[in-house]
Amino acid sequence: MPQKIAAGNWKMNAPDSAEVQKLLDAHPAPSVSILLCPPATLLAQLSKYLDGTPIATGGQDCHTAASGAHTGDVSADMLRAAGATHVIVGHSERRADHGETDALIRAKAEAALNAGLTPILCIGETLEERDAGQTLDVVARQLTDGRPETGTIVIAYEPVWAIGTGRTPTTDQIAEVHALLRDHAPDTPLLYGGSVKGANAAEIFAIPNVDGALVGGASLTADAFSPIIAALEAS
Ligand SMILES: O=C[C@H](O)COP(=O)(O)O
Repeated sequence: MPQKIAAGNWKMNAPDSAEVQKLLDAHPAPSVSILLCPPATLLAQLSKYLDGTPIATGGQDCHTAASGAHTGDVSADMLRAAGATHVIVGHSERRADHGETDALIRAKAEAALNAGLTPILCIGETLEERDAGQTLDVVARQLTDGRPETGTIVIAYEPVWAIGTGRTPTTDQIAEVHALLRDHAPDTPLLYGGSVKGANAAEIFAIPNVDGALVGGASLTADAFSPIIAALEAS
């Protein structure tokens, strides 16, 4: 049975540290894995704060190289040194904003594995691709081309049109994609991401082959993230 994971992606936001303490107080002994992915500048500080607690930390992206002349970038080794256990790769916001290709994302995931991190590989279709009936082809291609050949990873299915929009796919639509992912990755934790809230978390976690969530906006406060964690624990 794959690990259950509630992962928060803070994106370019910096919640008050009181929110982190409130989350810790609400989940002193969680039965699922909890992960917070802050901006790179906060990672070392947050990892230190969470040291010895059940909450782990992750990066939001990494370079393919371990070091070198790459202005503005952060390597997987640096994330690891700052306390991270995971790193998100291939988030749709990076695919869109930085033109990241599946080949580049795969190299990032391999760099993460080489550094001892678990990559969280994000895949998902745009609205145009869904409307054109291409969803399964797109996610299968992103998985095949973006996934390292060996190594433990986490996969996050995030339909681009559901991210930060308040729109979520139907349970059947999520189930269809996650069934395909399970066929390709039998033992890999499969997360759903895109407008996950306390109000819809239980319904999403009841879908076969959904092992958790990659949460954006609702991970920024303990009041919003805690019910999602509780729903995953109850699933
Ligand atoms: O990485 C997280 C996803 O992009 C989901 O973001 P959201 O929960 O704000 O829709």
